[in-house]
Amino acid sequence: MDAAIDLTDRSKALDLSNIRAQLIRLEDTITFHLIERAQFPHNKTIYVPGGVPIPGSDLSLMDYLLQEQERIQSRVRRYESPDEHPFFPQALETPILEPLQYPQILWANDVNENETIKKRYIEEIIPAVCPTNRVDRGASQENYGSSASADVNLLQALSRRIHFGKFVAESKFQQETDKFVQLIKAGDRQGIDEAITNMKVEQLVLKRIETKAQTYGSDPVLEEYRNKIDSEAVVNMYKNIIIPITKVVEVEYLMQRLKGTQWE
Ligand SMILES: O=C(O)C(=O)C[C@]1(C(=O)O)C=C[C@@H](O)C=C1
Repeated sequence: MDAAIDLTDRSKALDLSNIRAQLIRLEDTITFHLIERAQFPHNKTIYVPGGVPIPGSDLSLMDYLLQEQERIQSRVRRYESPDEHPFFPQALETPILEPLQYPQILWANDVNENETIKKRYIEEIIPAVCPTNRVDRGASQENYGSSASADVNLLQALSRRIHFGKFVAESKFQQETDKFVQLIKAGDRQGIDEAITNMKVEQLVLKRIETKAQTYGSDPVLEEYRNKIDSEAVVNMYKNIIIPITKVVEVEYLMQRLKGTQWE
C-alpha cells in the first residue's frame, strides 16, 4: 500500500484514515533518523550559537545547516506545499520551478510550532537519545557535521508529522462542524482539546512506536547491534512531546478556522 498522502485531491487529503496512514509512515522516517542520530555523541557544542565558529554567521552549527538547507530546498518548492513549515522563513527564496496549483485543503492560518519543536528537541529529545554518560563523554568533534545533518533530517520529519495536525483538525471540523463552531466561538481551547482527543488512537500510536523502535533498532542477525536506540526514550518523546504539540497545532488551527467564514 502506498500511504503517501495526495495533497492535490481534497477529499483524499481530508480522509482521516489517509491522514493517520501518513502519520504512521512518518513514524518509520522518524525512527530511522533517530537511529542515525543516536550513533553519534550528544555533541552539545553544535547547538550553541558561536559554539562552532562559522565564517559570516553567529548561528549554532545546527541552525546554520538547517537554515541553509531550507534556503536551497525552498528553490525547489518545498515550502509551497501545505504540509511543510520552515524554521527560518526569512531565509526562503523564490522557487526556480513553476508554482504548483494545490486545491484549497486547509483554511488560511499562521500556525507554526517549529520554535517549540526545536527547543524541546535540543533540550529534551537529544539528551535522552544521545546521553552524555557514554565512554566518549558525549562529544566527538569529528562527528559535528554528521550529527547536525542527522538533526536537520529529524527536525524536518518531526515538524512535518506535527503540522499534519492541521489536516487532522480540518477533517474533524468537517465531520462535526456545528460542535466545533460552538467551541471555537466560545474560545474554549480546553473543550476543543477534549473534542479532538482520541485516547484509543494515542495508545495505539505509543504501542506501535515502541515496537518499531525495538524492531528497527536491532539487527536481525548481529547480536552486538541490539538496542541501537532506547525504545523507552522514543515512547516518551511521542507521549510528552510529539502528540501534545500535534494537539496544540490542531487546537490553534481550529481557533483560526472561522476567520472569513459565515460563522465569524
Ligand atoms: O489521529 C488523530 O485523531 C489525531 O488527532 C492525532 C493524534 C496524534 O498526535 O497521534 C493526536 C491526538 C489524538 O488524541 C490522537 C492522535
